[in-house]
Formats: sequence, structure tokens, C-alpha cells
Amino acid sequence: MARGPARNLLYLYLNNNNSSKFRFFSVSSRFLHTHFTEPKKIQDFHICGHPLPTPPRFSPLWFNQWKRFDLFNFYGHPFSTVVENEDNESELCNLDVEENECENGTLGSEKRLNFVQIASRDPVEIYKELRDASKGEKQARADWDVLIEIFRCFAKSGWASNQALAVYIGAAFFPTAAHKFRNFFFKKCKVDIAKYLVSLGPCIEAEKFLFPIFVEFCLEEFPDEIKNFRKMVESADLTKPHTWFPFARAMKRKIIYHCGPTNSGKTYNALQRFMEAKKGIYCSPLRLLAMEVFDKVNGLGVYCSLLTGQEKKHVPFSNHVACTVEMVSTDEMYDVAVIDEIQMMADSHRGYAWTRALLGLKADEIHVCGDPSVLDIVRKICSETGDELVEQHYERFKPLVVEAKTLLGDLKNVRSGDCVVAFSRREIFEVKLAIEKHTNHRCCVIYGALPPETRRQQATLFNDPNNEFDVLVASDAVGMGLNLNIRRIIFNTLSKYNGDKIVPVPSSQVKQIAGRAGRRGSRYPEGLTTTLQLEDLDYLIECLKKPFDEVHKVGLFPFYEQVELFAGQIPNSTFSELLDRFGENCRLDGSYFLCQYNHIKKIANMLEKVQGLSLEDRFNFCFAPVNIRDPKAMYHLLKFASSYAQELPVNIAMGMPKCSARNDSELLDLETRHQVLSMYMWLSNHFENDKFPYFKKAEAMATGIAELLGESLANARWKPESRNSGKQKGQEKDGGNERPRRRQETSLSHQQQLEKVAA
Ligand SMILES: Nc1ncnc2c1ncn2[C@@H]1O[C@H](COP(=O)(O)OP(=O)(O)OP(=O)(O)O)[C@@H](O)[C@H]1O
Ligand SMILES: [Mg+2]
Repeated sequence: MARGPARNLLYLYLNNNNSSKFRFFSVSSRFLHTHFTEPKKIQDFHICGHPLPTPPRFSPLWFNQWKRFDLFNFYGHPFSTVVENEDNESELCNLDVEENECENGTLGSEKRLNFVQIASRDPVEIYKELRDASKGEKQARADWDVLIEIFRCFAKSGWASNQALAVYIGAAFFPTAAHKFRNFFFKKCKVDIAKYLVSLGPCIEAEKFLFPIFVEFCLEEFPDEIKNFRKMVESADLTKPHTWFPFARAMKRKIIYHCGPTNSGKTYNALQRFMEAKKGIYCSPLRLLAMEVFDKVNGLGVYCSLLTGQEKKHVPFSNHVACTVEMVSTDEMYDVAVIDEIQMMADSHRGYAWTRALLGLKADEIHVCGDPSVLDIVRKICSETGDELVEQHYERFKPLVVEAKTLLGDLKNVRSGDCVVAFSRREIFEVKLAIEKHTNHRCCVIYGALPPETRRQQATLFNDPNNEFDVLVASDAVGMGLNLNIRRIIFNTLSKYNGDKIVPVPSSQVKQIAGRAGRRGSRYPEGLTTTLQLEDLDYLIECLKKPFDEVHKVGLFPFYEQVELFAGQIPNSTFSELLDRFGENCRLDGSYFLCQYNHIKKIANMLEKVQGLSLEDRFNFCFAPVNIRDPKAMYHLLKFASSYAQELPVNIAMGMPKCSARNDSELLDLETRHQVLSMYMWLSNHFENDKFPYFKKAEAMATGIAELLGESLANARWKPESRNSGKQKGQEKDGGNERPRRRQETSLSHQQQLEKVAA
């Protein structure tokens, strides 16, 4: 190969993966971070536009030792291209432009050479040259048009915007910076550089050429913006969450992972250790389960208090507490802690509470119970925290058998001890109505929007063989927490509304629900499961066969103090904006994700018009247990916050219904009233008591409404109203404040929102 004219330049061939052609390309030493086996040596020579300081040490033979060069940019991101080392040494250091295939084949060799020189120039020098130029050189009209397009693309480039983050040019500021850079460039532009860019056209290569010049420009022009953004990013740093709990880190904790499917005795065994301990805490996913453990443990003679978002029942002389996971204290010392349903760490909304409990609990022994999906990530966390991990694996007590016959589409085929699972409130009442109309069975119902007390009452009614209520109709709320004597789980459908569209129920959820059948201690020798329709059976079998999905990330959410620190960096923003900015800018390790906060934002937006709330007040109000899809409940929350902001004692401002529900809209009304009272109790526990002085009254009303709900369900023989008719009715009555009843209302995520609440 003939020698190129610029001997002191090194050009590398880049094999462009998109086309099979070799492209002529040059690389600046600043951008070349290769996996060389002799990294020291490679630092000794300069590439592109720089004379080689010690020519004897620069031997093309070095390059021959490596077949392949991966190129990374300044920030460690790989270029899409790969450098292939041709065996012939002269190919690397002495290129012949003429003889090489070049994508832009129409250009003359002189021009191409010129372009090569521009492309290979140090961007710092190019920037300085532009900056120091008194004015730009004249460009042809057609070239301007191309340049304008190139800069338009640059300003919109996701690639450039992402890269800019590494030098603390935030995504919000990037378009402004790109616009100013364009103005600067056009003012100072030189013909050769412009021509080179025009030859590239609006493409990623042009962006890659411009980007380092843009960086130099930004470093000089926007030092304050860069400094501020850097501070902001640093205050939204959620990396290394295990370091947030130095006291827990100072302890030598032993973590026991009780790992297995449903109904295998995980919680039972963990609770044995809990009860034996001098001082223990049980962390529950649901208020309902915390109440069950509270009753059970006290019943066995171990004094135990109860702590949920809504209730604080202190039992004198107790050293044990059953709480909802959000309420766990990371200040208290315990001998034994139990974190139940540990796989909920991966829950998109509430996962942070489990993560916090696992990382922060100050307990010598921590028992975590759950399926195997988070086992690997718990192993990883324990290796980071230095805790000892002991794994105990469990098998189901009773086999789970799939009934291939199904119900053949006919609810008349239900039997005593069956639980029919449906994924919307509407479906639940339709199924109940059909069963009670066409058979002699009576149905109990359980769904997420019912108060825990009512769900327990319905469970007790179903478990008791001495009454006529021998069938259960339930939503996925049945999947966790209740001890139910279920013979057979029948899936009414295996698809549900996810808030956006109808999707198949995830296999992990199918497993969890189906596993409810044949609980140890129940009178059935095995658990059975099947579907209503034959066509759903294959999917059921597929779900049960599938191994648990391995979770790769668990949830995190900032503490109030972290949000407050972040707020200091962007004054005058609303709480909702603050959350968004935090979400955009927070940094996380690979094992964590930021929990979803859309529901919090929705409350934050509603409370925006309430004057006089501090940031901390807003933060607390936003975590109140409210169904954001229920306008009546939202309205009450707004009223509570307004009274609180005016420093008035907050009234419940709601009457007590006189009798149980006679139709579906009265039932919905009872559900909403209970949720509002539950919210009041929660607020009373999370703010100073004197601000919410009617706690006792709210508690008494909530108990009364839970009873009314129980009575209503026992007598419920009405058709659920259609969404539309409900809406019209509501509009007549309350000016559109009717609660929209949507399919997902009974889904677990909804229930979880209500139970989050719990805390
Ligand atoms: N060793 C035991 N002796 C008596 N009863 C037991 C024993 N182990 C478990 N049980 C009972 O078996 C039932 C299921 O046990 P447990 O609730 O511990 O299962 P689990 O694996 O935690 O299930 P889930 O995944 O549903 O939470 C419970 O009613 C529990 O009281
Ligand atoms: Mg359990």
C-alpha cells in the first residue's frame, strides 16, 4: 500500500458494522481507551495530529499483536464500530487514501484527505480556534441549509443529550446549551470545518464530531450551570443504600432466608423464632396479616403490640410488635425480626419498604420469608452488607393438583370449599350472583377495597363449616395473608386489566393464588386448582410449571431528608416538579430501581393549591392511604389538608350511614367512607395528634362501617352497576364526583396502594 502524505498521523480502519465496507476514520487519543494488554505503552504515543514523542517506541508491530480494537468514547461508552487490525503493519500507519474504499466515494482524494485531517484534529484545538476567531468565514447558501439541519439534529440527539450528562449538562439544559453552541458555531465557523460537516450531513458521525467541541464550549460557557447540576445530581444520589444504615452495618447480623412456595410453613417457622426471642418485630405486607399475627401471638401468651399506619395498640409489658413493613423502626434494637413476603422488594410501588427493612433493621437475627425470586439479590445484598446468610428451603405440605376437567364454563359446577377468583369487583359480584341464583351455595367475598376487618370476617365465615357460606369469591387480594380452608381454586378468567389494557395474569401471581388451595390444617388432603373455561387451562398449567422469575432489581425510594436536600438545589419548584426532577436525576446502583411515584404526584398536584403546607407536610400527606381513582376520597384528603394548613382542628366531616347497603352504589359508598376514616386515622398517627383530634370517633365509625359492610355482603344479591350508569348517577348527585369503578380496582396493585397505607 502506498504511503499517505501525513506520516505523523495514525489512522485506523474502522469496520462499520452497518455496512460491510471499511471506513476511513481517525481517532483522537482522548477518545481511545482500548483493551490493550499493554496500556502503559499505548499512553506513550499520541494518535491523530500529534507528532509521536518517541518514534522508536511506536511500533506498528504493537498493533499487530491485537486483532481487534474496541473503541470507547471519552465517557467510557463504546462506539458502535469496531477496529479490525489488518495483519499488514503498513496498513495501520501508512494508509493510502486513494486505495481505500470510502463511503463518500464521490469526493476527490484531496478533499477526502483534507476531511481526514479535520476529523482527526484535537477538538480542544478546534474549539480554541473557533473561539479565538474574530468572525466566521462565508459559507455557501446550500451549505448553511445542511449545517442548520445538522445542528437541529444535534439539539434533538438522544445520544448527545445522554453523553452530556457525564459532564453535568442536564437533559433539561441540553437544548439551551445546544442552541447557544449552534449560535457560537455559526458566528465563528470556518470553511473547512463547515465543509467537512456538510460532507457528513445530519448523521451520528456529525454528532460525534461536534460533541467534544460542544463539551469544550459548555465547560467554558456554563460553569455555573454545570456546578449546580452536579450538586443536584449528587443530592439525588441513591447509590450504595446499604451505607445509609451505619448502625445496622456495625452489627453482625444473621439473615435466615425461608425460601419456598406458598403453604410450606415459612412464616410459621419464622414466627416460632420470633416468639422465642426476648424482643422481636414481625413486619407484614398487609394490615390484615399484622392483625392476625398480633392475635395469634397474644393468644399463645406472648405479649405483642400492634403498629400499623392506622392503629397503635400497645400491649402492656410487651417486647414484641407486629407491624406493617412501612412502619418498621430502624432505630430500635431487636433480637429477632421477621420480614414476611420478602419477594415484595421487587414491587414497583412498595418495594422500597422491604428494601429498607432488610438493609436497616437493627436485629441480631432477621428471618425473611418468601419465594425464591429474590434469593439471588438477597445474597448479593448480604455480601455488600457483610451479613451472614443462611438459606432454608421448603416444599409444600400438601400437593397442588390441576383438575383438567375445568368447570366447563358453568358456575353451576362449583362445590363446597371452592374459591372462584375474578380480577374485577364487577366480575366478583356477577359470579356471586350467578352462583347464588343457580345453586344452593352461599358466597363470601374478599377484595382489596374492603377493610381488613371485613375481609377477616368474610374469611372466618367461609372457614366455619357450620354455616351455609361454603363458597368464596375473591380477587387476587386472596393471594396473600389469609388462612383459608380452600379445597379448590377456580380461575374465573386468567386475564386482567392492568390500568391500561387487558393482559394475562403474571405467572407468579397465578402460582401464589393457586397455592392457597389445600392449606395445612384444612380438612382437604390436597389442594386443587382449575379454570372456569377449558381454554384457560393450558395457561394455568404453564404458569404453575414455570420456575419463579429471578428478580434483578429491588425498589428504593428517598427518605424525606433526601428529598429535602434535593429541594435545596432547585428552589421554587412544586413538590410534584421536585419528584419529577428527582426521578430524572437520581443515580442508582444496578440492583435497585426507583419505585413508581405517579400516585404520589397525583396527590401532590391536587394539594398544590393548598397554601401554607411545609415540604414535610406535603411529603406526609402524599403518602396518606387514598385511592387516587376515587374522587370522593381525594376530595376528603384535600379538605383535611386545607384545614390542617389553616391550623384548624381537622374534622371528619362525614356522617355515619344508618343501615347496611341495599344496592351496589350504597356498598361503594360504604367502602369509600371506610377508606376516608382509615385515611383520617392514618393522618392522625402521622401528624401531631391535636391536629387530628377525632381519632377515637373515626375508629369507632370505621368499626361500625366494617360491620355494615359485612352485613351488606351477606345480603348482596344485586347486579353490580355498569361503570357508565354509575357515572351518570354520580353526576346527577354529586356533580361528577362518583367514584369511577374500574376493573383494576380489586387488583393487587390497588389493594397494595390501600395497604401501603397501612403504613
Ligand atoms: N410445623 C407446623 N405445625 C403446625 N402447623 C403448621 C406448621 N407449619 C405450618 N403450619 C400451618 O400451615 C399453614 C401454612 O403455613 P405458613 O403460613 O407458615 O406457610 P407459608 O409458607 O408462609 O405460606 P404463604 O406463602 O402462604 O405465606 C399455616 O396455617 C400454619 O399455621
Ligand atoms: Mg407466609
